[in-house]
Amino acid sequence: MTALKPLLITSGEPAGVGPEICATIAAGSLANTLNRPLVFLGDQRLLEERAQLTGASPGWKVIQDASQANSAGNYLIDIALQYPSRVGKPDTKNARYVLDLLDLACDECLTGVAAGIVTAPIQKSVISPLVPHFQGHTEYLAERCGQPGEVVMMLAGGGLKVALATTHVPLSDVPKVLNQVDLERTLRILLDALRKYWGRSAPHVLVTGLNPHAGESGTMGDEEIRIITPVLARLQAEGHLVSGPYPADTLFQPRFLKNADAVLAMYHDQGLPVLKYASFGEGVNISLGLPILRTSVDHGTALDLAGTGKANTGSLVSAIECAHQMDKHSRS
Ligand SMILES: NC(=O)C1=CN([C@@H]2O[C@H](COP(=O)(O)OP(=O)(O)OC[C@H]3O[C@@H](n4cnc5c(N)ncnc54)[C@H](O)[C@@H]3O)[C@@H](O)[C@H]2O)C=CC1
Ligand SMILES: NCC(=O)COP(=O)(O)O
Repeated sequence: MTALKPLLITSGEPAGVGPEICATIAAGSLANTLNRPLVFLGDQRLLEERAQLTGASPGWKVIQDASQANSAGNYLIDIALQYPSRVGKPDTKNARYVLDLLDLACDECLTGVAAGIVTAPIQKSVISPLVPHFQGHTEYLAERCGQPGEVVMMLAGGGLKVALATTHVPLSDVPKVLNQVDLERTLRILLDALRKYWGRSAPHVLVTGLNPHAGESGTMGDEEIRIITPVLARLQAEGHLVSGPYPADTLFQPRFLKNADAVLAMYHDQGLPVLKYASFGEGVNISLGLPILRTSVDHGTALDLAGTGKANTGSLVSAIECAHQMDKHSRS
């Protein structure tokens, strides 16, 4: 049987836990369990040094490009650091290195060599001097794919899927950036993805309000009346199962969630604390609406744990498994 296309795993911020959780996974049997090539991207010496600190012995074959990963197993594309990296001390001098990993992975997916990207965490503040207004992988990959702004961040874990109407914007800007056009596009991307990757023929999405008590009939904010309700009405008129806006503080109850496929929250800290409470360490961050498949961990660089061997690999394993399943599902 022909091997599945490889998944590319970017090892992320060199000072964080990314390199060691990648090396730990490459020391295990996940690639063989999935029967798929897993190609790790990063500086070979760095990853193997971090592996030593944590007691892992990654068994990878070093290759030049992903097309050489033609059978199940672990592979490494060695991309040199620009500057020596110290555990727990991110340095802007390695920002280009971090982006090189992403650029290569993205391009290998766009050309069809690889099935998808799984990203270990990056330190966003390190990239900002090189890429002004850098927000994260999600927005960066959308730009690289030639569709800036046309992407949705969704986290999945603990039986929940929570997508976001806005991502990494200051809280004070959320009401300014929320608008009907973007919200409608976000919902359409989310509905399409639930059909394409999770096989939901008629996905049901619950949508939160922005304000306390979903605005309390306009007395505590009017974004529900001006922006959210008209968008929901348009989609409902087309037959889509979207409902809301619901007060976010009481929406996340089993009796409301049991018939829903996903929740759309209006901003980062409205939706993600619930998700992370339910599943931190096993959750997956998924970029929807891109021409490539991309999943990621639910955690950050954990600089306090880097090099200690205490970082949990659960979320990276979940992200790899999720990308594997999404790829298989979208092809079936
Ligand atoms: N996908 C990505 O690239 C993400 C990147 N980040 C970035 O990471 C940096 C640090 O963010 P923080 O808010 O401090 O969040 P963080 O997730 O790095 O750390 C929060 C807490 O969770 C713990 N933790 C994180 N990962 C863990 C793991 N694998 N095992 C056990 N414990 C773990 C940390 O030790 C810390 O106590 C920031 O620059 C942020 O932007 C944050 C989230 C996702
Ligand atoms: N809170 C999620 C997060 O920070 C991950 O962002 P991204 O790098 O996946 O865009």
